[in-house]
Amino acid sequence: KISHPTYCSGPFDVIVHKLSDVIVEAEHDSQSQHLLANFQVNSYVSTHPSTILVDPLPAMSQLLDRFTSYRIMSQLHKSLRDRLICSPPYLEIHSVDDLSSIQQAVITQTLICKTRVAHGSLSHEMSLIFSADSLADIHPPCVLQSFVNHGAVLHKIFVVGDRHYCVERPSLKNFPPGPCDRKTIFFNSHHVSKPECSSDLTAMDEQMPHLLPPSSEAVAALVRELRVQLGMALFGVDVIINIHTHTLTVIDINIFPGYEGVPQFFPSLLAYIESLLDTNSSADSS
Ligand SMILES: Nc1ncnc2c1ncn2[C@@H]1O[C@H](COP(=O)(O)OP(=O)(O)OP(=O)(O)O)[C@@H](O)[C@H]1O
Ligand SMILES: [Mg+2]
Repeated sequence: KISHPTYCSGPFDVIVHKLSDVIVEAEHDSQSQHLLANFQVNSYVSTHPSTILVDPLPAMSQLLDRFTSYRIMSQLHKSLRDRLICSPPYLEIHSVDDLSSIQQAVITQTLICKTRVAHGSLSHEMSLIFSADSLADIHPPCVLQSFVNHGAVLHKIFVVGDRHYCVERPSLKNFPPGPCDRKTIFFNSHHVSKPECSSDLTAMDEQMPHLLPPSSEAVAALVRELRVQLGMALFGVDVIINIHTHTLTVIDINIFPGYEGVPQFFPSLLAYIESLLDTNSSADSS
């Protein structure tokens, strides 16, 4: 039975939710706190253990905090034991006090600054930092991640249970390596990597040979590992190819978009839910 909990009180076999907005808002909004507490404490799932929740809230919360999700990302090259899959080095900046301890030596390359909160409209406001002086432009808590030149092509991977899909999107252009006295560039990530978007930041200055997309085996291995590490069935992974090393570089892990974002994945979502129901009913009958 597939239904909408607002209009129906059950019984439910599977609950697919989109509580990511509510979890982020609960940080400062009492109504969202109440809704979330109600969902967790009076949880239908806790009183109906055979109901499957896709995905559990603690698992989803990992993707709302870049400190947590980037720690998981940074372990990938170790767990996958594949020297061609990695994620860029990064620093967690908890407060302005952390900045004073970052020595000039750290700024040996361009850095991309992203908010700690990874979901909601403010989370897409980012900046490119080209020198130690420009660290004054950042607003902790945030992460400072090494910028990797990748020829302005982003590969977005959407994971739906056992299946995944890869789409190409525009991305930030290459920047000259090393620190320089260029001013900080502030941008909104959704203005650079949405389909059809065009921006000065994504237009390549030089001719760039088109790099091969990531191999399907590498993507499948990456998705398998992340499903285990995250304990999730629905999520997105942003991947770029380093133009120098050709390494598959994971730059971000995302909450799965809403139905409006990717209606083409809805049949796969339904197929995944059906597979869960099949597993549940065979467990019941055995
Ligand atoms: N380490 C990096 N090196 C090079 N470019 C990067 C890096 N990290 C991010 N980018 C660029 O910035 C864009 C936004 O990054 P990111 O995916 O972290 O933001 P987001 O707000 O989560 O976006 P979305 O919601 O689309 O996933 C990427 O699509 C890519 O163009
Ligand atoms: Mg992202």
